Amino acid sequence: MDAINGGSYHGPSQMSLIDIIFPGFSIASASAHQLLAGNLDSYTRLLCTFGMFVLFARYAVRYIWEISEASTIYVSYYDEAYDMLVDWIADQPFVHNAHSLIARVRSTQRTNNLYSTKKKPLTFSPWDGSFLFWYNGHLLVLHCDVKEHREDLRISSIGLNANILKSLIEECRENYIKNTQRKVSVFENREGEWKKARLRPVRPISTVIMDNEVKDDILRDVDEFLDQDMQGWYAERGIPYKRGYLLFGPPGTGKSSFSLSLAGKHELDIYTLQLSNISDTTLMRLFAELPPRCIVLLEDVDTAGVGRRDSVDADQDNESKSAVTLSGLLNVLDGVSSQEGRILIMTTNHIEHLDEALIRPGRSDKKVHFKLADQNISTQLFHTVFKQLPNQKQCNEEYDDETVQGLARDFASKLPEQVFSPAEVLSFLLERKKSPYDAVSGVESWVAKAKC
Ligand SMILES: Nc1ncnc2c1ncn2[C@@H]1O[C@H](COP(=O)(O)OP(=O)(O)OP(=O)(O)O)[C@@H](O)[C@H]1O
Repeated sequence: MDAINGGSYHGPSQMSLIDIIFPGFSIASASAHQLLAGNLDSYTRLLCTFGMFVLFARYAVRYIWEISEASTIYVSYYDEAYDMLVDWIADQPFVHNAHSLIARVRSTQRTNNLYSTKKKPLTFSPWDGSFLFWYNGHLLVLHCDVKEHREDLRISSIGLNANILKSLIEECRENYIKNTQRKVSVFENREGEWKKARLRPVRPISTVIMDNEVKDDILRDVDEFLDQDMQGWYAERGIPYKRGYLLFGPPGTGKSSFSLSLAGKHELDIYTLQLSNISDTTLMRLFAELPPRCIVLLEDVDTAGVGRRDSVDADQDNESKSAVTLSGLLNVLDGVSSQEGRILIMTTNHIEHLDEALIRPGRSDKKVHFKLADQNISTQLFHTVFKQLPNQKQCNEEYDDETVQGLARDFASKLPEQVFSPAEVLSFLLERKKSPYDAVSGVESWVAKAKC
């Protein structure tokens, strides 16, 4: 018969209720009772004394903490300092002793070699509670305050001098910068606030294939705009220090890839927005919170309901709508907030659907046409896939650069001009990446099939 059926179960005792308020009380009092009664051997007595010491020391530290003056640093969930601190905490030994943890699958962003780690590695962080830890000889407390979808962090130290807290955050910042080198941080809108959504590896701009003259022109323009003397130059003339680009062309021609590469080249963060699911008010707030020197990427602006003025006149009661209106967008683009070094990139597949007001100079200073693959683009794509890189022998066949150049020209001559997007051509080539000869011999039948 088990204990319950046998009647030896008495329900929650008075002792266990006290335990809820003072964890460990019943054990401590039982040990104290045994000690005082003197009916323990010396080893058990030592153990009991030590246990009681640890228990009381815990309460004493908390008590001292509560009555003493403390310095605190608050870190908001929506600030990048949160990412810095969370990354640092994940590698600290005190995490192993934390009583309340959140488990997360460590994103591949922080794993340089995808094959060197186990599948879906986990990372643990303290969650919803207070945690004591030592930092450079100082005892600190990390408080994790969970509210709905977010968690704000606080770190406190005894005493009114916050220097130790500042140096901890500074160390987190340095670690974070080291870990995010050669990566582009992409921020997105989360409930009306910017939040870092992912890290993308930097893609060299040379791998985005387009007309060389067009590419050089826009790269030169961006270089000049970001030159360190330029901010003063704009300020002296009273011109808002911002630049806008409109990238237009069919899907799969490299507009997004180019934007990311540009961010990587200039070590800028990208702030990306879907205009179709935010209001004018949210858009205004998000633009006001942009940091200086960044890229704002508005993708597919034509699909966001901010097309031509004549087609949206009926929708001007924007506050009741969830999508941004044309006038709302024009207001933030012209607004005085967030002008310090802001590069705006708008992309569209249909420039003809956009209102003149949106694409006039000042809002779109340069319009860049991303075209379907012509002979030149196809040749370069072929070369990108099959060129032999030093120390890299991933192909079965041996061929030198000259052979690849010749095959590339052959390949491009068999493709019709401006029918396929670079994305389609690249996809075809990647399927045959083991042999450039297969790519050349298979292209005509692929074209014939694709045209049907
Ligand atoms: N010009 C190009 N050079 C190199 N790669 C390209 C080019 N165009 C497209 N690609 C490849 O095709 C894929 C899709 O490209 P991307 O998303 O940049 O196109 P997009 O023009 O932004 O398309 P959409 O208009 O649908 O957003 C990417 O993986 C990219 O590597």
